[in-house]
Order: sequence, then C-alpha cells, then structure tokens
Amino acid sequence: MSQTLSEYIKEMQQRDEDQPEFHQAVEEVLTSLWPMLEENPEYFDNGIIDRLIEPERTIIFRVPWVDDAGKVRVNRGYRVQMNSAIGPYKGGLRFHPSVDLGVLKFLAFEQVFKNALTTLPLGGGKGGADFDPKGRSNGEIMRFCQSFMTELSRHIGEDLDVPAGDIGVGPREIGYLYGQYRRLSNRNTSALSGKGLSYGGSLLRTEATGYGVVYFTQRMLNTRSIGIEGQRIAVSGAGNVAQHVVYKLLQLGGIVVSMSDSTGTLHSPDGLTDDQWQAIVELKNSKGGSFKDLDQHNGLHFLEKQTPWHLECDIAIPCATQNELNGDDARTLLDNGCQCVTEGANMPSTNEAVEAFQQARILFGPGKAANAGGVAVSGLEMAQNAMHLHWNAKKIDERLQEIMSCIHESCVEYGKQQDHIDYVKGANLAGFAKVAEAMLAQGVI
Ligand SMILES: NC(=O)C1=CN([C@@H]2O[C@H](COP(=O)(O)OP(=O)(O)OC[C@H]3O[C@@H](n4cnc5c(N)ncnc54)[C@H](O)[C@@H]3O)[C@@H](O)[C@H]2O)C=CC1
Ligand SMILES: O=C(O)CCC(=O)C(=O)O
Repeated sequence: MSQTLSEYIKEMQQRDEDQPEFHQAVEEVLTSLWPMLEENPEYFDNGIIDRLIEPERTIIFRVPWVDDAGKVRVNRGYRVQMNSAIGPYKGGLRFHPSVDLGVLKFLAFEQVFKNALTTLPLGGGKGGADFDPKGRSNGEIMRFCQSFMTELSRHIGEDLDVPAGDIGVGPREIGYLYGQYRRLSNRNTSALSGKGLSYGGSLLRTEATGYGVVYFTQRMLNTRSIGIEGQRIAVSGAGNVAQHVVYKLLQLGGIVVSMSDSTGTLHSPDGLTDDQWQAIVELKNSKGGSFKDLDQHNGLHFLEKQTPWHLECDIAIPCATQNELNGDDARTLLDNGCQCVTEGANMPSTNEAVEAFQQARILFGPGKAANAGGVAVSGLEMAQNAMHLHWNAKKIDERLQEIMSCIHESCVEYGKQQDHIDYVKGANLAGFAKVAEAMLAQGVI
C-alpha cells in the first residue's frame, strides 16, 4: 500500500466532507487495522477497505405525515445497507433530530463489525429519521411510523434487511412499524426484531443490550480478578440500555452512583436502590419525564446540565449517545481512579478519550463488542421466528452469556499484548477477519 493511514483518511474525508461521525468511526477502526493491512496487501489489492467504507446501498426517502392540528409535516427517512457479506443487513432505527446520513453511516459501519463478533450470520445496516418523537402524541407517532414504513417496507425482509429499535424507537414504535409492514406485505415474518411478545418477539430482547454490557464488563474484570460487587459505577443515559445495565448491576451488588438524561445527571452518592430504579423506569417509560422533574428525595441529587464523568467511580458505563465522553472527561475519570470503562452506547467516547484510556492501560470495552448483546438476541428472535418457536428466558439468557463470552474471547485472541489486552484492537481485528474472509470468498461485488 503506497498510501499512509493519514493520507487514506484525508481522502475519505474529502469524499464526504460533512460526515464527521463516520470519519471518526472509520479512523478508529483503521488505526487498529493498519499495521496488519500493511503486512497483508491482498486486502488493499482486493479493495476490501474501499468496499467496507462504501455502503452497498443507501435509501433516502420523504416521510410525510399529518400532525394533530391537521398540518402536513415532512421528515427525511434513511436506511443505510452497509454490508451483507455474512448475512442479511441488521441494525436499529433511530428517530432523533440529530439523525443525518453521516450519523447513520457511522452506526451502520460499527454494526458490520459488531454483528460479525456475535458469531451469528448477520450483516450490518442502520436507519432512521430526523423526526423528534419528544412531545408528540400517540396518534402522531403512529402516523409517522406508518408513513416511514410505507416506503421502508420495499427494502426490508427476513432474508434481506431486518431493522430493530435504537434511540427514540422502542416497543411502541416497533409495534406501529411492524403493524404497517404486515399490512403492506400481507405476511407475518421476521422483517423486524424487538417485536412485542404477543406477536413474535423474543423474551429478553428488551433487556439484552444492557445485560450483555454487564456480562462483558464481568469478563473484563475477571482478567484482573475483580467482581462487580461493591464497585462504584457511574452510568449515563436513562433509556433502554442504561435501565437494564443498572438493573443487572444492582442484582450483582454494584453501587450505581448515577444515571443521566439530556437535562443533566442524577447523582446518588450511596448508590441507587431498587425502588429508586423502579421510579426512574416509570418516569422514563410511562410518563416521558425528565430528571429535572424528578422528586429528589432519599439522597438523590440532580446536577443540571452535567454529565456524570466528574463523579468518583471505579467503573464508568456510558449508555446515552455518541461522543458524550471527551478527552477531558477521560482524564478526570482516570484522575479519580476509574479502572474500567465499558461502552453501552455506540461510540460514546471520542477518539481522544479512547486513546487516554488505552494509554492508562485500564480496562476499556468498546461498544461494538460490549453492547452486541442486543443485536445478538435480535438474531435469536429471527431464529425463533424462522422455526415458529418460542424459547424460554433461561435458554436465551444462557445463549446471551455464551455469546458475550465468545466476543470477549475473540477480543482477547486478537488483542492480547505483552502486558494487557487491547480490546479495541481485538474487536476491530476479529470483526474484520470474519467479514473480509466472506468478502474475499464471494468475489468483487
Ligand atoms: N437499544 C439497543 O438495543 C441498543 C442501543 N445501543 C446504543 O445505546 C445508546 C442508547 O440507546 P437506547 O437506550 O436504545 O435509546 P433510548 O432512546 O431508549 O435512550 C436514550 C437515552 O439517552 C439519553 N440521552 C440522549 N441524548 C443525551 C445526551 N446528550 N445526554 C445525556 N443523555 C442523553 C436520553 O435521555 C435517553 O434516556 C445509543 O447509542 C444506541 O445506539 C447499542 C446497542 C443496542
Ligand atoms: O437488534 C438490532 O438489530 C439493533 C441493534 C442495534 O441497533 C445496535 O446494536 O446498535
């Protein structure tokens, strides 16, 4: 390869100038892969990297819908079908005003590597819309979902592309999306995952991402003979992933000192109790409230507009959104003695933060490995649908734990250094090995 890494990155940035999140995700992966790629020029000669960073297909469409006042609104919908070398495109849908093509390309790119790590035959994709569900009525959400699916339905299917939830797309939205898909296709299939239990959903899909994050954290801690019990843990976010991370940590005796939302951080110096967790879940899932509105009793403090990263903790688990933890936050966490960071969200740490954690040789679990439990149980949902069966929670939890162990082992195998495990390198190399092998075997497509 005649180009250097920085020349390659620069060329990519010039091709699509307004996609900073996508550039960041690619740079993080290529920094890990580059020495191996230089030793194995066949990957460049076969255009594997050029093909990995170019989506197989991108669909952009108009989503017109009528609000409660009778006014016609128009949003922009997307599906990025990134790579299907190892299986049908798979990955969530995000409804949030910050959604654009660059954000979805970063998420789809990460998803390709993540899905390869799960051991299941799943390609990578991601989609969504710049629609803000906040403050919208049930009827408005339903009409939006129906309009979105009217176009998306032409591009998905159980062996083609299987979307699921992500930020702003939970059980209610999946229900409306699936209803419209079923109506249009006249078939009951596994074209979406994260479905309700009464219409083909899998037990534990709701919990799987959060539980998987904790199982991965346990396996990283085990390499240093540490357990979760008694550890002080700062968690960010308060949505699907954060809620189930916190639930599992409390079950295992962890002391959870924070959760957060876009209004600020809820600090619990003595650790959240089960009752407080329950009240937070109710606030978020039933009332759609903000932490600033929560009755702060029993030792809970609201830190307005603050993230949790200045709080003293042994473990930090960011579960909100991309780039929520920067270089300064990383240095503060390290100064305060944090020994382990596990990414529940997708790319919550900036590349500067990742570098600081790696230089300090603390345990750092990147999202594409640590939060893969959700998509893995989506894969199990697809398997159950294909067999017209329904597995019990024990079986799914066992499979989830097995998969998280396999992902951890792959990271160790590919990321083992003399004195530590580089989980970033391990996850990137292991994911790449599987996808690149499949691409090479299938020719230039
Ligand atoms: N739901 C899933 O199965 C999976 C989700 N993820 C990732 O986990 C992260 C969270 O997703 P979900 O929990 O599903 O979404 P969600 O919509 O259920 O929750 C998102 C949460 O993050 C909070 N949040 C958003 N922006 C914030 C900000 N700027 N500061 C603080 N908090 C903020 C929101 O208040 C909300 O509580 C995302 O990065 C998503 O891509 C990753 C793997 C699977
Ligand atoms: O279950 C799925 O397909 C969605 C998972 C997802 O979007 C993610 O892993 O970020």
